[in-house]
Amino acid sequence: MATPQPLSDNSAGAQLASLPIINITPYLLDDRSPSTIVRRAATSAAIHNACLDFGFFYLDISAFVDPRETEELVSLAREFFALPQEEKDRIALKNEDNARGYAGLKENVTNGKADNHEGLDFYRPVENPDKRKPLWGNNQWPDDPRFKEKYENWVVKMQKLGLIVMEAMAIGLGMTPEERQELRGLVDESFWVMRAIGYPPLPDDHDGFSCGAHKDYGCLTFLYADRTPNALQVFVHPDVASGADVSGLPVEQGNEEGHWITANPIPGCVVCNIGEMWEIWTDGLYKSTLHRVVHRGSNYR
Ligand SMILES: O=C(O)CCC(=O)C(=O)O
Ligand SMILES: [Fe+2]
Repeated sequence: MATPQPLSDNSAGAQLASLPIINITPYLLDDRSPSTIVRRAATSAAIHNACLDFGFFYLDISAFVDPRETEELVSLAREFFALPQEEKDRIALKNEDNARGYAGLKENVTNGKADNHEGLDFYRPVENPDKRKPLWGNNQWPDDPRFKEKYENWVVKMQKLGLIVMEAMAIGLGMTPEERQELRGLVDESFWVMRAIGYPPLPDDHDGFSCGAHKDYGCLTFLYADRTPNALQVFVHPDVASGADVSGLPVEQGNEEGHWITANPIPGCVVCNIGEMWEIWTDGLYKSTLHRVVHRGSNYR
């Protein structure tokens, strides 16, 4: 299998501090041979270092996911976002529990500014749904029946991947088998969120970003993006980014020192980042990291 390579990056030098690429394959193998155990330990060590340095890494899942599946998911989302506004609004968040369904362009606000994206949000189904209660409604699916079927399959797959990555992380942290078991008990019935997000190009006069700087609040995020370069940016601290030329990247207004680096999509990989749950669990050893999207290209991402 070819080694994944970053797509072309025209922000000169940003690769000097690029996120590590970690292959999950050793954890997919069903054998306990010494060589597999050694490979697993190397994967876990790489994840541990990535969580210490970045809170972000590329996860090569090419042995786990057929690229035709992700292509299909992207096409289905694109087809939905290309529908007339009235049709999209038929499954608007406000028709349900204000959390599940379609959020129109600029409806989402981060740091007080409208995000230049639209989205479809799905959450783990709940018992006795009641849309008057926050988050307690039903998921609202687009009319195309393939959407629900394919996205539900994807959620199952990502939940499996989540448990695999959690196990790899637990080993990277040197947890005992009992501690690993306890951690698994915390996440094996986890609450999940699935978001499909569509970004038109950011207008020059837009006061804000495609998606403003934020940390994810959950446990793990797997982010699959189309091939558009120069959109996702990750905030790295000076000791990690030293020597990086991040010319052209705006600096976050805030009191944390550091730089934004671009995380371009890599074929066969998802971007994985840890959310604030991990920061809390590890008492701040693993930091959940600021990231944002600045998509100024000409295409719909
Ligand atoms: O679209 C992206 O690349 C990032 C989206 C994101 O950070 C999020 O939904 O939490
Ligand atoms: Fe995020």
